[in-house]
Amino acid sequence: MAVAEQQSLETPAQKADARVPTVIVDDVHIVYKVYGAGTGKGSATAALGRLLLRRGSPNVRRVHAVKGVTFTAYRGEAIGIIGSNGSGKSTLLRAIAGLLPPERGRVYTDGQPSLLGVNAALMNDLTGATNVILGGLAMGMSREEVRGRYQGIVDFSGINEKGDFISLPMRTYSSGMAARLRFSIAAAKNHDVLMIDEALATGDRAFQRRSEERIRELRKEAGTVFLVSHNNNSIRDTCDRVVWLEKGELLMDGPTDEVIKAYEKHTK
Ligand SMILES: Nc1ncnc2c1ncn2[C@@H]1O[C@H](COP(=O)(O)OP(=O)(O)OP(=O)(O)O)[C@@H](O)[C@H]1O
Repeated sequence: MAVAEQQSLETPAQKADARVPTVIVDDVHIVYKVYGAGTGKGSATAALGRLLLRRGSPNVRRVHAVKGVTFTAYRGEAIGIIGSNGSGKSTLLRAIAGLLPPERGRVYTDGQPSLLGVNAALMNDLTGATNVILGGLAMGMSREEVRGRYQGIVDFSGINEKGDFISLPMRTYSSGMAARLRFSIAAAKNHDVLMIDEALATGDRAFQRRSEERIRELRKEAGTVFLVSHNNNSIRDTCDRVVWLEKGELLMDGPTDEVIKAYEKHTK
């Protein structure tokens, strides 16, 4: 793999202060195929007819969401991903997490990437408390670890600030409360590569501050953090590098201030 080759070419002196790559995105293209789009010929009879005549579906539309994106992320970096609606940010994160196969190109990762989206799956009919326990176990913590961290996770989420909500089913939570609990569960563990999709936008200011602080800690613990957000201040406060996508293409990749300044100029 590319990472191993790169490291073996370095002299010992270079190695000492070498940056360790954690994610290599190499000319990645992601294409969604949307079936039954457009013409309204989606009936079962029409599908059966196509099967019998061995003809392909006439109405498959291809959405080329990520177009030839290339960059390398290093250990200890927090990278913001910005761009207008539909520019391919979430798609790129899902590809890094291994949830979407690239049509072309490769993603190499060192360690297990964890994607924390606002849609991360928690069980709506179970209580917040049970979800904390199941979430911890699903992330590979032992029962003792989960028990030890339980109160910290609940306190971090702030779910119980206005009453005993943690013992109620998740379906009774507002979307903001649910997103806070998801972030708190995922952030309780040190991740090799943690990807956060808009989680910070959902909490109130106090929760955002706690989350930003936790992201800084996660970086210190030698992981790599990706943060997709429309909130430029959150990105400024947490990331030292920003990747800017537009229409699926990488428009700019560099220090946070430079890229955000260019992006703000572009969006004005
Ligand atoms: N499941 C899907 N099937 C088909 N097309 C999709 C799917 N998900 C996303 N797309 C399309 O891919 C493109 C990129 O979408 P994506 O959600 O990655 O953008 P984004 O930058 O995260 O947007 P936003 O800022 O609005 O969340 C858009 O054109 C979108 O319509």
